[in-house]
Amino acid sequence: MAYAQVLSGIYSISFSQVESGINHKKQTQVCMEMHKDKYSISSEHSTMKIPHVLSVAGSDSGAGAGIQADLKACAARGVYCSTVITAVTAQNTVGVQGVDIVSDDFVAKQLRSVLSDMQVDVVKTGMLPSVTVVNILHQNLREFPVRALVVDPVMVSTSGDVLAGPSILTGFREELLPMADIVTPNLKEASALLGGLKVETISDMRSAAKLLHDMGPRNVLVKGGDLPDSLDAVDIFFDGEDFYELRSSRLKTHNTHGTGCTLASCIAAELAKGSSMLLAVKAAKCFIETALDYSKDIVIGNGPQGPFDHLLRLKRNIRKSYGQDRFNPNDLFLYAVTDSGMNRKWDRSISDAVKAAIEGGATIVQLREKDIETRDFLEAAKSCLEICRHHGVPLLINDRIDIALACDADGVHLGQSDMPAHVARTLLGPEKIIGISCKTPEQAQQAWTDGADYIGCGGVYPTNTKANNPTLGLDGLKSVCSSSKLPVVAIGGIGISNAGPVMAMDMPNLKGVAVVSALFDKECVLTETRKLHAVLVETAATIAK
Ligand SMILES: Cc1ncc(COP(=O)(O)OP(=O)(O)O)c(N)n1
Ligand SMILES: Cc1ncsc1CCOP(=O)(O)O
Ligand SMILES: [Mg+2]
Repeated sequence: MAYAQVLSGIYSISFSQVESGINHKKQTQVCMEMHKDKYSISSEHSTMKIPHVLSVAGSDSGAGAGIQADLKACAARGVYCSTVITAVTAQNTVGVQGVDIVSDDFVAKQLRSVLSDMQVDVVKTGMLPSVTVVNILHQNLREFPVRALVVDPVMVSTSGDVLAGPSILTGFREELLPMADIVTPNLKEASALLGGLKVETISDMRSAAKLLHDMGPRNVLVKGGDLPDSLDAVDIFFDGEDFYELRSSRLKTHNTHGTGCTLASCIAAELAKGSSMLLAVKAAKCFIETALDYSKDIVIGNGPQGPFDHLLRLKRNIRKSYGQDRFNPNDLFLYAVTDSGMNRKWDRSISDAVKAAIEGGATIVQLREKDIETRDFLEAAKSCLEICRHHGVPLLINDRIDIALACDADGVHLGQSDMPAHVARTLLGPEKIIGISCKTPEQAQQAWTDGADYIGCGGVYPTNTKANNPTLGLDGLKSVCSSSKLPVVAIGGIGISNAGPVMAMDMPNLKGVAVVSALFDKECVLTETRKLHAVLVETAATIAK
């Protein structure tokens, strides 16, 4: 808190001084004064360390790749990013029109400024235009060691323009790769690093990964984006012992400029947050896939390869996956839980029902499909996910971790007799949402220990939707809420007539109601959801008065 306040203090003072015409030197002094303040305040009140990536790379005026991509990728992943600019390129979606290389001395100066002061966790390299810059980086990293070094051996831009000459190869081989925790070449870069060896197939990629690993990096990711179009996008990850074939389906989009820089930055960001290497690589791939999918139709520039949008999360208002705010407890406000029997009875598809619920105001959706075939469940989940992503509404899967993983849903909801939450967490990774049904304070405590994100508490009122489910009443709900460290959503027999009294209990961590029949055992899901939403809004407004 103190840290944020101090930072905003620095910014507001320097901006207002600029506006009032105070010269640069004076402005710097003011900032330094504030920095002094920062140290005194932060040493007394704040110990919050923000994960920090330093990007050493070239600037891309089109902002799709290079330093600009690195800044956006780190911002999207919730990580601070400082920058050392090695070259300034004039480029756009057509190609690279010019390159102005920053002097070696000035690269050295920038490196020292950041590394000597700013507690960098991970260094990520992109365009390194000369062997001397590689030497300088090498020396600086010896003097100021960091937790990890991610080397993206940029040599040629996606438009085919050369960004570093062949002389750089010696620098990579002799100085950077032996220090690197991971190197992330594409097929052409892997081939160049290996003296022109043919790297054209998945089998070549494996051999290349092994040979590159022999040069010293702890891990190698050979990116197969340039494999023939008919194939899935396959990357080969090699950690010195095992090979992993990381596949993702190939998206039809021209907006791929900057994917290499972004992938390496995301890996760096995840490492800075403390992730293991394999999880960092997987999370980075998942981010790229989501961002490319989200950006597939955007139009920026007239050239053949456009940039994509790293900050989709902010625009889609998605708390989905990235960093600390991947789950927002307020999403539990109006929690729609599907039931295939009910939707069948009213002759509508699961996805039509979900769409109507979201349009009516549902803030999170759970697919609770107890009696459909796995294949049908997966198909329904995929179409619902598309709808939910479009609206920025998280989609959870009831009981079925396999379905959640297969469609990359936002998480799961599990009961006391389903898979234990800590096992689910291991399978799903840190970024997915996990909800657990709890009827007692002990279960709520265990859910917290196991790494759940929220608990569902009920049945609050009698219900026909779930057989043999004991009713807790408002008292039972209150007792669980009082002892739960996690946010709570109330479930069971809740609808328009009684949602008000549930929320009016005004327990701080009771964030909303989860409902099945009140929405889906009705002719018009849209109307019923709107009505329930209105009740919840009205109750919240009354409580706030
Ligand atoms: C939000 C929410 N809370 C509780 C439940 C019930 O889950 P569970 O106890 O596993 O029972 P089933 O739904 O699987 O019958 C829920 N689904 N959602
Ligand atoms: C799944 C579940 N878990 C506890 S009660 C319940 C059923 C809720 O359904 P409804 O909202 O129709 O009462
Ligand atoms: Mg269950």
